Amino acid sequence: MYILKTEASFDSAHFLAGYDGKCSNLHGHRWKIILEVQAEELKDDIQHKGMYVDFGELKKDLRDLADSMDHALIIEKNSLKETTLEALKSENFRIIELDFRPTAENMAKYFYEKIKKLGYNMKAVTVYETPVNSATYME
Ligand SMILES: Nc1nc2c(c(=O)[nH]1)N=C([C@H](O)[C@H](O)COP(=O)(O)OP(=O)(O)OP(=O)(O)O)CN2
Ligand SMILES: [Zn+2]
Repeated sequence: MYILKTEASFDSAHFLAGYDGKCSNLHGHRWKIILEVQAEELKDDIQHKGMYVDFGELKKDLRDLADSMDHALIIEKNSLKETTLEALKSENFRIIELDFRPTAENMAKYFYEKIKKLGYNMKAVTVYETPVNSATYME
């Protein structure tokens, strides 16, 4: 089995609605996503000979996903008052509303599923919220 790993980062803000502690406050992270894909066999065409996938392609797909979350306020749907949300949107802030609480665990699963849809044979996605805290999702 071959395992390929790449990573990308983005900077965004979030808060944990309903959480009893400092993370219920709006705060930012440099989120790091580590993607691992796997393959039993390598390709044989001249361009990809000896590769599962070109790191350049893999890195770009992960980079695009990271960029889609960059410099945003990531919120769980219905966790802000409608008036607050409208006020933030009226300032043209970039808001990303998710169906789940934006914890490292949920974000890892979310990224895993997004990348899987691109056709990769997935192993795991790890999300670092801080340099020492990470969560990994795998099936
Ligand atoms: N299992 C999880 N626990 C927590 C998550 C999470 O995603 N999964 N998230 C948070 C907060 O978002 C917080 O940003 C990270 O927590 P914490 O390490 O407590 O924060 P700091 O980096 O500021 O650590 P200090 O050592 O207090 O400076 C909370 N828990
Ligand atoms: Zn946090």
